[in-house]
Amino acid sequence: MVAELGARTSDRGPDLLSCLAGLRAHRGATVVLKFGGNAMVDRELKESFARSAVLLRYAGLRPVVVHGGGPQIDAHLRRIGLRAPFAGGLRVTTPEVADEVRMVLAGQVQRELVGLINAHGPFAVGLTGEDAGTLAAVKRWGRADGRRVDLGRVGEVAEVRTGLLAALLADGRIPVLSSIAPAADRSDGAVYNVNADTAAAAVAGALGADSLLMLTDVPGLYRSWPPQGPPVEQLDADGLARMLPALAGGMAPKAAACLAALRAGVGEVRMLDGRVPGAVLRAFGPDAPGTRVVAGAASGGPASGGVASGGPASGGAASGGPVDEGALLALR
Ligand SMILES: Nc1ncnc2c1ncn2[C@@H]1O[C@H](COP(=O)(O)OP(=O)(O)O)[C@@H](O)[C@H]1O
Ligand SMILES: CC(=O)N[C@@H](CCC(=O)OP(=O)(O)O)C(=O)O
Repeated sequence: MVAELGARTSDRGPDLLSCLAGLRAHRGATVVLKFGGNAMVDRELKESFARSAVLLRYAGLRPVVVHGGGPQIDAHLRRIGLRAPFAGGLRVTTPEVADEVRMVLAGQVQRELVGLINAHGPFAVGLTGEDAGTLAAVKRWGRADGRRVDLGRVGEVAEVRTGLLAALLADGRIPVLSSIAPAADRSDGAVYNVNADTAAAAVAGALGADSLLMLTDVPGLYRSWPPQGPPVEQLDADGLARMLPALAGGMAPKAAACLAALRAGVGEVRMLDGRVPGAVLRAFGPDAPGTRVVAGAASGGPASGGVASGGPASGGAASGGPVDEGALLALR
């Protein structure tokens, strides 16, 4: 089994040894991994993502997974004949659609991720924002063509209660959170559909995460869309804020979420191509791919270096435990 895991990733995955130094430097760091539906295009990628999450855990980091599932929701709604168009990158969500979104995210996508991670040991625990009141949401209004749009039961995160997440992390588990949230005023028992980037950013901010890695289906953030050159290697929060008004589609809420995470104190955010096996590990290597967005001035670090260490609440190296290199190499 171990040999099989090694063989499967060695040709296409990153060189683990080159990532070890980066992983070592991040012992004890809380890292939120946002896995988007568009990056979950095949079984091998999902397995690679699960292995990477477990590797981070073995290396003494504290990974938290927040997942989306836009394409999976699309496919399900098509199958049952429900229409739910997007406005400004967010799905217009009737109460009926909200129930289906919850079923697909919590009942299908999350269960699969939990299973893939737990193939390597009893690490993953699935939850939604409903569990232990982890998330609470208020209605979010959309904007399209300069006009305010009623998105129905789409929520923005009003509160994150970190107690359950912190307890799971302290117990060495990997929380896998679906982006569903009850109403902050507990008004009618209904749930809100929260964009998964928004949920990941709120969770990263509330946990005081060192970094937020957003896995998506493009190599990074492009200055113009469709792209006319390579993605932006590095920019700072102010630079991202200046780009926001021109961004469209799914990148609009994603970039806004990145900015919110940085402003909440997350050390850095990376947008990574989740279609590349080993994307998460590569983020800790010497030639980290994707777009790096840092809180302070962008000139602070090497554009191609690994994930920055020492966020506002990194927890210190001591809390991470020793790096279990044997387990790391076995899992690679
Ligand atoms: N400037 C841009 N840079 C990168 N992607 C962009 C940009 N503008 C729009 N996009 C679109 O945003 C998409 C990513 O957002 P989204 O579909 O929500 O991804 P995910 O499901 O991974 O969260 C890309 O596939 C691309 O089509
Ligand atoms: C409000 C809103 O748009 N919610 C998203 C939730 C899932 C999601 O965000 O999935 P990705 O990360 O794969 O895009 C939706 O219904 O598709």
